[in-house]
Amino acid sequence: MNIKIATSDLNLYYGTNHALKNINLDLYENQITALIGPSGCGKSTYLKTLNRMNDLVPGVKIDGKILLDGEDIYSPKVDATLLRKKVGMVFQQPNPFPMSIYDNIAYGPRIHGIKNKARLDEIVENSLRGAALWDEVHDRMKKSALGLSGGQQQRLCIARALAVEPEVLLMDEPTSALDPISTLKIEDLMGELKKKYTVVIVTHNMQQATRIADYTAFFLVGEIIEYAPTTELFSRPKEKKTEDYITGRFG
Ligand SMILES: Nc1ncnc2c1ncn2[C@@H]1O[C@H](COP(=O)(O)OP(=O)(O)OP(=O)(O)O)[C@@H](O)[C@H]1O
Repeated sequence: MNIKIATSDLNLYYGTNHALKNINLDLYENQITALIGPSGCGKSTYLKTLNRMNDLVPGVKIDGKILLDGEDIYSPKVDATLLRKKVGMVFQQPNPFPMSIYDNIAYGPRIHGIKNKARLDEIVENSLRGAALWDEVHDRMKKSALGLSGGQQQRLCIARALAVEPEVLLMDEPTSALDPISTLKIEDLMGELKKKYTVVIVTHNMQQATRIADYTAFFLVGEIIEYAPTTELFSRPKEKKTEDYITGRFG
């Protein structure tokens, strides 16, 4: 399997808080990797290092290396905006822009210079289809995105991420604000998405990790304790701490 993102000796400090400690992790192409672990262990922080979202936090210090297709994403030559086009992100709370469904999806491509109406129409349709939302919204494209249900809004946010043709999708607890049916829809969708994208998902829900993830990394106070194919990690954990966590002894 191809390594899409290789992390080596990554450390991150928020001021004096050493939030990521010597992280080494290879993320495989066209696979879903789940990041699990108790609250505050650094899952979101690690996820955000992958598209340099932490750069925006004052007082943050990062050392080590993250290679995307072999290229160092922290090199001064890298344009963070272009990096975030390649490495898209979906957040816990659906956050559509207060504009029409169409304009939400066309927003990113427009910023990247696409003006042709037919081309934009095509991107909008393909992105909505890719996020399994087209059938529900194609006849209300000019209506506000804020009128969609929570689950639809989250699929809209996935479509918005897809519209700029990313290679990697980062998802930070994308279903934790959703009802079980919307959650299932997004989980089904992720099985489709991994055919085209490399997916990394933070989840608090261990059942969700076992349902959708090919690989799982278990984080604890800023360190990776164990990283393995999901079925192995949950059925034959090598580390006592992993076993204690997945059997509910803490967390
Ligand atoms: N913007 C920030 N500024 C300062 N400290 C931060 C910031 N974001 C996170 N931290 C700290 O970094 C550590 C890791 O937090 P992070 O949000 O990555 O954990 P998490 O595992 O994603 O937690 P949760 O599951 O609760 O979302 C915590 O000690 C947290 O307080």
